[in-house]
Amino acid sequence: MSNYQQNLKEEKSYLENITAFIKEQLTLETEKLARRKSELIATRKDMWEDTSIDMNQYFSSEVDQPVSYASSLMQVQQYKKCLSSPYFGRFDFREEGYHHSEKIYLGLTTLIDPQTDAVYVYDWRAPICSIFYQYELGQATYTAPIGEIGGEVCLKRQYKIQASQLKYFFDSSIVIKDQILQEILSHNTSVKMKTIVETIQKEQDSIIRDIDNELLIVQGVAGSGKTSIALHRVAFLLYDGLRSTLQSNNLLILSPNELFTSYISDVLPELGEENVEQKTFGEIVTGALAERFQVEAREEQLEALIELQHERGGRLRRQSVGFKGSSIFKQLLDRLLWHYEHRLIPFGDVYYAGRVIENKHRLKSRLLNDKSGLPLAKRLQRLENSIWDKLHSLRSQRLAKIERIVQRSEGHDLEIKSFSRLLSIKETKTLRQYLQKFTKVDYWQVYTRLFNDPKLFFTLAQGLELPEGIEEIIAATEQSLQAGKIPFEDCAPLLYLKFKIEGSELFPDIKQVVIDEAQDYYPIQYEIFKLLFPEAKYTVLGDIQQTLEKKADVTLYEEIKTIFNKPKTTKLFLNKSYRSSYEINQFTKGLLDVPQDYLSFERYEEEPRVVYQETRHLLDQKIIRDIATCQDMGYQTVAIICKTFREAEEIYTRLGGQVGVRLLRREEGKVEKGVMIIPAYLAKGLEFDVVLVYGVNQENYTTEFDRKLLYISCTRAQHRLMLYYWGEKSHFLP
Ligand SMILES: Nc1ncnc2c1ncn2[C@@H]1O[C@H](COP(=O)(O)OP(=O)(O)OP(=O)(O)O)[C@@H](O)[C@H]1O
Repeated sequence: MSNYQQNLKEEKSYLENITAFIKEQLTLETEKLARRKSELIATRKDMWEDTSIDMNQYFSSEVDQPVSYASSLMQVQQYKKCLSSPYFGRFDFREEGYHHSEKIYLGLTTLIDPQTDAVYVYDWRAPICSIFYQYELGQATYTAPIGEIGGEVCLKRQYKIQASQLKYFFDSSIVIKDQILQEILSHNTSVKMKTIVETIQKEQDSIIRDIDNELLIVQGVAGSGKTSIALHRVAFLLYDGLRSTLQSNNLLILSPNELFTSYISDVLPELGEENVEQKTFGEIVTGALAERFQVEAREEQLEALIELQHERGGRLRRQSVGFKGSSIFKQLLDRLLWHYEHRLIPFGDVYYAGRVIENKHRLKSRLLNDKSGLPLAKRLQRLENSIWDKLHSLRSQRLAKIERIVQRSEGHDLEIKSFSRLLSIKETKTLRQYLQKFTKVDYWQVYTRLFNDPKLFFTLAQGLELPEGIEEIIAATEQSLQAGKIPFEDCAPLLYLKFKIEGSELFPDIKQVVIDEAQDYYPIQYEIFKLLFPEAKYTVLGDIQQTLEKKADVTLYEEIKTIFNKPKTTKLFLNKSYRSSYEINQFTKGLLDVPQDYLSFERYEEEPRVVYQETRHLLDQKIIRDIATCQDMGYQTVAIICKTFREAEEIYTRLGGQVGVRLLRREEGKVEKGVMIIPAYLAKGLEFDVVLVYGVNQENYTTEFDRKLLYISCTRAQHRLMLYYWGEKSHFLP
């Protein structure tokens, strides 16, 4: 028997044993589950029917039983999941000081024999499994809970197992054989993001498993796996085997929009973890401001910025957006807060029962000397409380005095005591209103003051670098704030002031925050994250080349470092792209203004095509034919990417009747098989088998902002990329 056949025999037999073990465990757990279910039902029934039941006992079983039921259910689900493919890799490791090597099989979840404690399969997140991702054959080390362990990797093997059958396996001498990656990446894209555990690359693994850093910044080119890494990292952090285990409610993912949230929603459950909370910045804004104000959505802002690029108003707005998001504006807001606290609070003397009980200067000095570190609103509340405390002892004297006055006066129908009490309540109410003129602070009034009073604005802004057209920006902001709908660029400053003034204990449990598409946030938004999650560790992933309206470079990451100010910080780069074919990557690289030093995973397909038609009508017809061809070729997700939502709607109206297309919207959309129309800014982070970029005419794609939109659109394609124009072709294209 050849070596291979001997290995095959052994591997088949190992798989059979594992499959038999899983089936056995599945039967046991299913029986346990059924028993736990009936116990749970019986306890609940007793509760209603048996009045003599001991309630303490009832409540303790009411807590324990659902927990054991849920854990059984989870076990059953895990066994079911790993039955079809229990592992995907193996390496043989001979630990230093030992003669024999141990076979380590890796899968999505640990398989352990409850009787013997033998580990048949290790969870890919187990410390020892890092060897599989990090090392070739030869010397290797990993960090176990007891410290560094060294040894030798004697074999590395990968498997394809489907429906409990071994399809093939091969030994790899290099880190992870590209063969499997080739196969995975040549498939059609899926409508939901997939896991990548089988083929995580060395540099990706280092990011996923990092537990040393409090701020981990990743700059990665389009398609380098940032989002995949972010989600696998979350699963890693949730892994039981880690010393500092986190619960799913300790993590938060900040995602760019709801469409993206839905796109990535399967990854964690597939990795056997509960989904963690995901929020968009827009949701944080709505949660904090929408009760009081109508707020503009980020997408509405982007539409306006793209549409009005060539108009003076549009240019001014872009200046305003950049300025209000900057660290300079944050400094201005800090100065405004200082000024408000030191100069603008309208303190007054407090009179009660005809005498001054607090003098305004003393009140102010008490506020300014309050070293509690509490936010302003809470310090003012403490001040007010202290005034009420002082009044408390004087209240009964005052009531007695009122009673004497009432007794002497005429013209009241009520009994003296009740009438006096009523007068006292009224007096207290008036006093409260008076006190609250200076003990209540409203972030909205503080913010609008900046724009209502340009003189104050310029006094506070002394020494700060202001944008061109600042007077117009001030006037336009004043107007738009009064108009009833708050522009998106004013939401972050308002939130900043609100949280600074009132405090921000909205997310007390969050210990790890993952920020995807990091390039799209402004420094002031990072300041808000810092206020919201002060104790958290951060993973920040972005791609400077995919920045939209703002001019961004890697200095953004330096700003993020300064803002979070974490002692343990690191910045890593990913420069290999996996999503698109080699040809598409070469094409998209050429769209950028600076030479890009990024590598493409070598998967060869058709060259992208730039297609000219004389008229829009002919272009529509051509697109319809191309869609049909792509679908005949078996591609399942086809996206027509446009510059704006308005353009997407127009095309949808024109093509909708002739070919089955869906218009993707931020709030309700989700990626599905078929043809979709979507604006570029919403397609961020997503991917499709085929991308058709609509209307790449010179007039449509001419500015730097347009260039970024074009770049984002093209980098969404996995297999085919086609760009269509009439008239003159955009100068960004070859
Ligand atoms: N190690 C890997 N094994 C298999 N597939 C991978 C790997 N890394 C990335 N991919 C695939 O590459 C594609 C791009 O990954 P992902 O969306 O995470 O990248 P990204 O850097 O967030 O991209 P972008 O910034 O362009 O949105 C996905 O289809 C993902 O499954």
